[in-house]
Amino acid sequence: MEAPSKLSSTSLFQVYLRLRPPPSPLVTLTQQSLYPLLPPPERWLTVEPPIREVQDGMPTHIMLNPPSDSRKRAIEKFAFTKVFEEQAEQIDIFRETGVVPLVEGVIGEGRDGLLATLGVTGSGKSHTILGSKSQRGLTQLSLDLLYRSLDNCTLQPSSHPSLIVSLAATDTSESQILSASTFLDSVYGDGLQESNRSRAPTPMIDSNYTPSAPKRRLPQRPSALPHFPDISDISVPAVSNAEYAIVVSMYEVYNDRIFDLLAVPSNQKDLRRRHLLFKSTEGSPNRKVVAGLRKVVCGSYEEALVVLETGLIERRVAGTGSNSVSSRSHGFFCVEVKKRPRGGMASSWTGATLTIVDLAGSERARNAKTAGATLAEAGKINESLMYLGQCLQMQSDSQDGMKPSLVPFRQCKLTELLFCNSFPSPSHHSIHQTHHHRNAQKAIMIVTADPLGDFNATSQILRYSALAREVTVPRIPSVSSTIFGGTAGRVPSGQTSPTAATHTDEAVVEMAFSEIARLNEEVEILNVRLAAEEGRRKEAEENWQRAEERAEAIEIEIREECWSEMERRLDEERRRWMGAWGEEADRNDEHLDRKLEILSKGIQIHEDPIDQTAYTAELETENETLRCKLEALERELQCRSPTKSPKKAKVPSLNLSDIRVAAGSDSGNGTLASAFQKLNGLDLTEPAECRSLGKTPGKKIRKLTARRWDLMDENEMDAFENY
Ligand SMILES: Nc1ncnc2c1ncn2[C@@H]1O[C@H](COP(=O)(O)OP(=O)(O)OP(=O)(O)O)[C@@H](O)[C@H]1O
Repeated sequence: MEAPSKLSSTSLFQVYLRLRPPPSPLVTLTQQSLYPLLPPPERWLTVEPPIREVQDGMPTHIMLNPPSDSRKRAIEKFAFTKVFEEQAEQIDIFRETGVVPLVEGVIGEGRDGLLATLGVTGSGKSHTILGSKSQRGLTQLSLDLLYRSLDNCTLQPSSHPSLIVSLAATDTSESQILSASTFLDSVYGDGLQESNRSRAPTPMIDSNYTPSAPKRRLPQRPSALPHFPDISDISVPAVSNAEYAIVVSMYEVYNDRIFDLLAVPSNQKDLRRRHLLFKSTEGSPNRKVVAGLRKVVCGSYEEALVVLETGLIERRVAGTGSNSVSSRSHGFFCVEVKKRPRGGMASSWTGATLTIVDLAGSERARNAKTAGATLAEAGKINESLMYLGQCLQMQSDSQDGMKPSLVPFRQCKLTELLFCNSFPSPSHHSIHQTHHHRNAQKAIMIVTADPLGDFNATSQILRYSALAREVTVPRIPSVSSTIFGGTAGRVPSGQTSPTAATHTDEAVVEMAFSEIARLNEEVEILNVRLAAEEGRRKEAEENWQRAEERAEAIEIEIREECWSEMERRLDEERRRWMGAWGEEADRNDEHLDRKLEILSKGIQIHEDPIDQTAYTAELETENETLRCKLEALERELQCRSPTKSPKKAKVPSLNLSDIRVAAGSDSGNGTLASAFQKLNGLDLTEPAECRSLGKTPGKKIRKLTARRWDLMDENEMDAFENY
């Protein structure tokens, strides 16, 4: 196996391993009394002694001896930059992990720094990064180092009123920049003035988490926070002739979404948290940033601590089977160190960021005894850590420097945030602005492991985080040797298997067992993901069902509405039609009445003036003709019945003078009418006579007139009547 020093020079991360000390005797006793049947934990991890000349007196390799359960696995050996054993203190980690050079790079070189902890749940990540009631963590120690190193050069928002505005003007992440006093006042109000608060434990919020409403109580006064270990002897040089501003922001990645931890709700309506995007902005086209964060300018170490505590309260933590205060999200604490020449232009800020990450712990669903939302969270956590593992494995596999395209960091938010800015950015010149070349980020990963904890989960983490890995054949009797021993026993007598070949086979079998173990781990992770997916599918199905029911209800409602609307319109139409029909009938009746009225009034005939003499002569001729016809008819009748002399038809005598009078006088209509009546009274059955009678001018006029009435409209009738 290659020396870690050689490996780490080409890696993106320096990877350190910290072993967690066993729980206190009291905790062990309690556990034993609670679970008396549980076998005492077995230590399955051994630290290889350091090679003094090469490794600076610190161990770098560990060996995993799988516990003696039914599944026998290969012995694996892992290499790290350094290994810290159980007795290591916070100060040792701070001094020996390269946190100091990291802070130095941020202040002096303008190089971004990343410090992260990775491990199984309960292995001591939060303890390392955030400390405990009595000890400071790496975050507090880094802040302390930073503020003390920049002691005289840090600008205070209270004494530099234009500071916030000038920082906001150069900020590229669309953030809201506030001074610490403004921020804390908005969260705690007068609470900051209150004294004698007892220290609350590190945030403990149960899984039914809801962000609390303002104005809340200050969790802890800075003076009550631990001051141990002391690092007053350590400092890093600041750039002379430069002035600094320190801007703090905090966010968490929960269920693959980014949430601002400092955007504390200002009223009850704001309790729903809005997730933020990790993207390139207008001011930062070639570098992704978390856009829209709330950033707080902290003028002192104490202010920064209170802001940190405030953000931690917002972070998701829950009690699981493995840890009573388990982080359910990946927490990011960012310290931007802004720098400009002393008394320089407002817009001349440059700087670098120190990002400290407390990753959520991976865990096996079986051990964690989680369910529902917490199980789904665990699925997301394990998934993101699996992607992180893939990225880390890439760096340990690739020895020839890293190309960004080789690291599959775009698979989830966590790896994107951790790796996206790990590579140096090319300098970019645009018409409007020049984007400065950025150095590659320096990164430190502290892997925490409990040698008495869950072997499978821990070995999985170690496998992908270690800088190098070696699988060795165990010297102790193993499953493979048992198998081969058994097989050898069954070999027919006289045939012996060669020992060298058996050793090779044993190695292959052990490798296979190791692979099976790894695959089992993956299966477990996939099972958790499957459970989460199934939960989501069930939820989606329920939503779908609800949506369908709602759609059905809406359809029924709309149908009913349409139906009633149609009925209403039909009714309206029917009424309108009935009205029109009634009116029409009335009009017809009236029309008929008026016709009848006109008829009853009599027919007024306008006759053309005629030549009296000619007319009289004509009538006389006609009269004569009729008389002749009559006589002819009488004769005919007599001829038909010679015995019975027929009764002489009584022919009304048509008085010619009557006709003459009627024709001559204007008012003689009545007389003329009676003359015609007499004429009509004649029993003229002969069609010829009838035809000749029908041809009389009077009859013709009457017929024509009657037909014209039928065709007349109201106005014409009125005109006719008046006429
Ligand atoms: N080096 C250590 N020294 C003393 N106590 C420790 C150490 N490491 C961890 N512990 C204790 O172990 C418990 C669990 O540790 P911690 O909460 O840091 O685990 P974690 O890895 O952050 O878990 P999770 O991922 O669930 O948040 C805590 O009570 C902590 O005080």
